[in-house]
Amino acid sequence: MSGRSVALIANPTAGKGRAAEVLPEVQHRLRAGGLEPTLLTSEGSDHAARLLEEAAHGDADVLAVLGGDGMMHLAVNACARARAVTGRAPALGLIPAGTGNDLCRGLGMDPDDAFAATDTVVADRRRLIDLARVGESATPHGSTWVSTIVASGFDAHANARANALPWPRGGLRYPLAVLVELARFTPLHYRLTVDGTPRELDAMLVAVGNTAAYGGGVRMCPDADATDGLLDVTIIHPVSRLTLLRLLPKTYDGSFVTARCVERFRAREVRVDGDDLLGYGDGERIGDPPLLVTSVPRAVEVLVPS
Ligand SMILES: Nc1ncnc2c1ncn2[C@@H]1O[C@H](COP(=O)(O)OP(=O)(O)OP(=O)(O)O)[C@@H](O)[C@H]1O
Repeated sequence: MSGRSVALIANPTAGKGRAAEVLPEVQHRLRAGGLEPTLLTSEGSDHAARLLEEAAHGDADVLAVLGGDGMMHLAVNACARARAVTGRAPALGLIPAGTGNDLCRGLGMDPDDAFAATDTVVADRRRLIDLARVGESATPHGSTWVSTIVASGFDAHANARANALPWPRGGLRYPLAVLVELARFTPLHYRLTVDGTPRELDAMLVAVGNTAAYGGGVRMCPDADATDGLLDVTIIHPVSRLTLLRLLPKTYDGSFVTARCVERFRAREVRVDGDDLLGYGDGERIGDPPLLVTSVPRAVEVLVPS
């Protein structure tokens, strides 16, 4: 295990500067664990995407990413594409330091502990996980890969609002956006195709999950398992604003699923279309519906805690 080469790509601005604070100790732990990290620091979105793309096609054995879910999304996409095209990509080390950290949460890591995650990189326990591929095209280049949840309804509208809010910048952004969005929201008309079977319905949201959480700990697909080759779909059927407001705190521990308005099932492929839907995945805008979401088993290799 000693001497493994690690490309460490850090977004120092992640988590309002938290990543920059923890970076020296992260490097120290990697070296103390016998690894040889080569640090590259991103300077902006395009630069981050370029660094991650190059690292995904490079020689490093491990690509360690220090940042938030935005950085993880870019890293996962770079590695999934490299793996799909060349059959090889570095194993991904996920070191959370953002505001959401939902991919780490969904893989059973402590989303607030960058040092424990660094120790996980050193321990080198590898696992191939599924990803949700989003796109009508099955070619690796024509798709976006999502590691957490694909959102299109109330959740996506709240995500759009959160991204547009000038304040606050931290983890309170999503709950605040949810409350603002709730005031104007009415159910949306969905046209779904679930494993080939069409279905029309009105709903507050249809969340298609590869892992459990989005929005900084909202466990909308609480039983999602990134190694089962399936998508976990959660539908919240039309309810009053008051009922939705009451359910919201229960989304953080997943206990909302017992409510009558909640329907859940698993599927390999879900086509999501409808009126006034927005497409979000891993908290990022991924294009307008229709969204063809397919579970792709063993799409990327990650380092996970024991
Ligand atoms: N040096 C930088 N300055 C500004 N933006 C950057 C920089 N490096 C990367 N980025 C961009 O910032 C986006 C968000 O960063 P990141 O996900 O790391 O942290 P966050 O926004 O604090 O956390 P979260 O995504 O969990 O809310 C990334 O998707 C990336 O495109």
